[in-house]
Amino acid sequence: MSTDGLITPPPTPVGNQSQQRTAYPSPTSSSSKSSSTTKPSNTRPTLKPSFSTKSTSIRENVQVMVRCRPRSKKELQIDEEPCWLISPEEGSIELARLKAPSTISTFHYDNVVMGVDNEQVYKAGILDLVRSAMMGYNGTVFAYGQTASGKTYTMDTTGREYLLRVSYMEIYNEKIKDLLNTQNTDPEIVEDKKGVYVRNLKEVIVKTAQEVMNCIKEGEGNRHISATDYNEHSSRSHTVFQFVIESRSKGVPANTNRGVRVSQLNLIDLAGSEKVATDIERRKEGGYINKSLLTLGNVISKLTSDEPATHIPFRNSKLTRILQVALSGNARISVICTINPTFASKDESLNTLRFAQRAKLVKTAAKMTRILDNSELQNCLIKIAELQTKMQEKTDLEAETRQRLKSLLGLILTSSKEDHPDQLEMFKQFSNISADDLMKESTMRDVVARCEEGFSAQITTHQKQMDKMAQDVESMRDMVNIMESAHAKQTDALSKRDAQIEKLKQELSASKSSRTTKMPISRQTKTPRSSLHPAFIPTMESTKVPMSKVLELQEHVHIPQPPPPPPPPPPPKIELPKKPVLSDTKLTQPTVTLQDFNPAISLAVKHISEAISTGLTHSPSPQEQDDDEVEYDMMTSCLEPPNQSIVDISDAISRVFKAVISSTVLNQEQKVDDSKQTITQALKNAIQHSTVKNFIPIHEAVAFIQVAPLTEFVNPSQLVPVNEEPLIAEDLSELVVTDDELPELEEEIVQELSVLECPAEEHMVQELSALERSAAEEELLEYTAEKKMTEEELATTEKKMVQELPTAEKEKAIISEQDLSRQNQICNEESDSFIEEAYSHSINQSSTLSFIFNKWTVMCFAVYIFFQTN
Ligand SMILES: Nc1ncnc2c1ncn2[C@@H]1O[C@H](COP(=O)(O)OP(=O)(O)OP(=O)(O)O)[C@@H](O)[C@H]1O
Repeated sequence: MSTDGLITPPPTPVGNQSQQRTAYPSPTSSSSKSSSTTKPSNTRPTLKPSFSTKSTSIRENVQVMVRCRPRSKKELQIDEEPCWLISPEEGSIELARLKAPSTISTFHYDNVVMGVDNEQVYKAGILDLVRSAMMGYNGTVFAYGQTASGKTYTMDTTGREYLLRVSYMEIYNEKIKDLLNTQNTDPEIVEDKKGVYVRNLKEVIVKTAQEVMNCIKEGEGNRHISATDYNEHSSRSHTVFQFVIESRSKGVPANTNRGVRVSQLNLIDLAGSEKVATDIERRKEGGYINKSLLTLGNVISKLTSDEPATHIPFRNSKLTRILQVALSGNARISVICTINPTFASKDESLNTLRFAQRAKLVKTAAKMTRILDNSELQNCLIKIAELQTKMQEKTDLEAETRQRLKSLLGLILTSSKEDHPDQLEMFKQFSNISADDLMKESTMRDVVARCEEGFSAQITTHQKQMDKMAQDVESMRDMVNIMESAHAKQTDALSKRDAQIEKLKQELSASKSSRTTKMPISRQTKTPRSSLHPAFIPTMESTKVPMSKVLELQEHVHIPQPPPPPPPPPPPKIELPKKPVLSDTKLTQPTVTLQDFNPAISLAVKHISEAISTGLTHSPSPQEQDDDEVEYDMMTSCLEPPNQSIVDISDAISRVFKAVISSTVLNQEQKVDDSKQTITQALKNAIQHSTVKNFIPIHEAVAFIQVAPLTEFVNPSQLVPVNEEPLIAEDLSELVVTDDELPELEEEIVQELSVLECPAEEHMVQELSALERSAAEEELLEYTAEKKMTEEELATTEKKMVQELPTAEKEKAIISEQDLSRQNQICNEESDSFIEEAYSHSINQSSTLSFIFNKWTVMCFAVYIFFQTN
């Protein structure tokens, strides 16, 4: 036994105490000394066995514990002596230093504790109550005692784990205040079939001890606490911390109310009874406190009275009204009475102890409360069931998500391998991540971010590719449009060109026919239209030079090199092809030269002159024929000895032309002028000295020459290329004109023909006309001069003869002279007429000849261009 908690050894474990306490002392009578040693007459029921679930009612007395706190520092400083001797093992407490015999001796209670440890208080006085409350029995624990005796200290630290809802209220000056919601001004005490309870209190569902402690702490903060004369932090109100416990057996379906038990556990911290305080406010508070405590005492007295109470004044105070259910018996009650340890509080402590004695006499019969209607627990259970279902769904969803994520990562990895090797490393790290890791928020966020990054990169790449393809398509569209436009233009140009070619061909044909009609009819039927070999004529109608044509061309490749085109007036600019094809194929006739022709020409002129001057009577002597044999042979037998007929003369002239033309064809055009000069002179002489008036055969001969084919003058087989290199297939293939090139070539040829033909022809005709005119005028002048000279000589001779004649004869002569003059005049007129006729024939012939030259030149040039272009 110890007199002071501070010096008292640690108390015996509560468990031991409980086991030792098989019997309780009867409420000690203040008048019975022996009560101090008397064991309680009523046997307390064994809590654990008797609190089985089979029990529906627990009949017992209020459990009473007395706790004496240690002396405070202040009490120690003033050396306050301990007042009580406490024996936890005995469960007794007795007043120390009894100076005289007193009615107060020893008190016995269910538990008497001391010290600072609340654990033993809990285990000794509250544990069973809480257990029974958890099983569905109401329980009330309240601390009773003098101010500053340790009630709050005891109740505050009894925290245990409860799964329930709590409320916290205080009764301050007989007003109920919600400590968990100070804004709640409407809590009131009501009584219905559930019993007496406070309505509209805020209830907080708690799942852990910490949550309970948080609620207690919050309520304590709102509680009325003031410094009093006795306690710096004196509670100025009664507080009720209420647990509402709903429970039921496991395995009961959540949607039924079967087996649901509801119980309350009230932890009541009463305000301390106190003497009159000096402070008015404290005094007023103390009045309410004392009154309520007095009412509590009265209620307990009534409940413990031997006489049946007709009226129990529960309604006299809010405190007893709230405790009505518990005090009425349907609750197990545990009262913890606290006392101050010192003599200064001895009287108050004695009052407390007496109260504890009375309280101990209160009998209770707590009943297990079952409810069948809707309860908070039921709602919670339903919610819990719903939550469990949702949890299951979430779990399933998570599992599915994991699986999808794995598959997605697999796809990404595969895709990255194929399309984006550079992103492969980024995703590789995910391949080893477990599904659980994937479900972690941070990992998931990382994975999703990487995936988004990868997808974004892929989308960007694809977008770029699509943009590029769109650009390509756009540019291709533009190209197609341009090509279509160009094609349309080409088609249009081609059609125009075709029409132009057709027109030109028609004009050309008309021009040719008109020229042909101008020629003597007798020769038109004999001679071909063209002087060129047909193979050398570019066919306008053909769209392509066939290979057979090329091979044929190869056979006739002995074509003489065309003479360069004469400069047309006005000078048409003719751009020669840059790639000459036959430029190296300079053709020549090695066996025949112009020098060889000159003797023949001279001989022919000689024959013509002789034939004309001798009046078509001369025939060459056999010697002359032998002398000329070599030349005849060299002319390839073109020249035959002239006959006495005019046909022979014309034939001779034609052969001369043949020689000249041959020399022209042989690209020796530099000699053409000389030859022309010679021919012109020969003709002049023939005309001058001939008495023949009919020159038609000569004209026919000239016409024959004009239209005679080239092959009649030059045998192509005698012509070979200068370089003596035959054309090879590659060269020949270059002669082939494709379909695409032909229109352009045709157009060029037609244009060049049109440029060259008319102006050049006209120019040359004009030039030749001027030349012939001047030649004719010179001849005429010469002729006139000679004639004049002859006439003068004749006149002189006649004069001499007349002077030598007799007079009669002179007169005749004079008459004859007159006649002669007249005859001369007639002769002159005839001569003039003849000259005019000859001149006109000469002009016509010159024009025709010039046309022949020009025509050949143009055609050769056309052929030249044709081959050069290809
Ligand atoms: N068992 C104990 N061990 C140590 N100190 C204690 C004990 N009981 C109480 N005290 C201290 O005593 C003082 C008063 O305690 P408490 O405030 O609990 O008394 P009270 O009975 O609640 O007073 P009131 O009625 O005025 O509120 C406090 O300082 C408290 O810490």
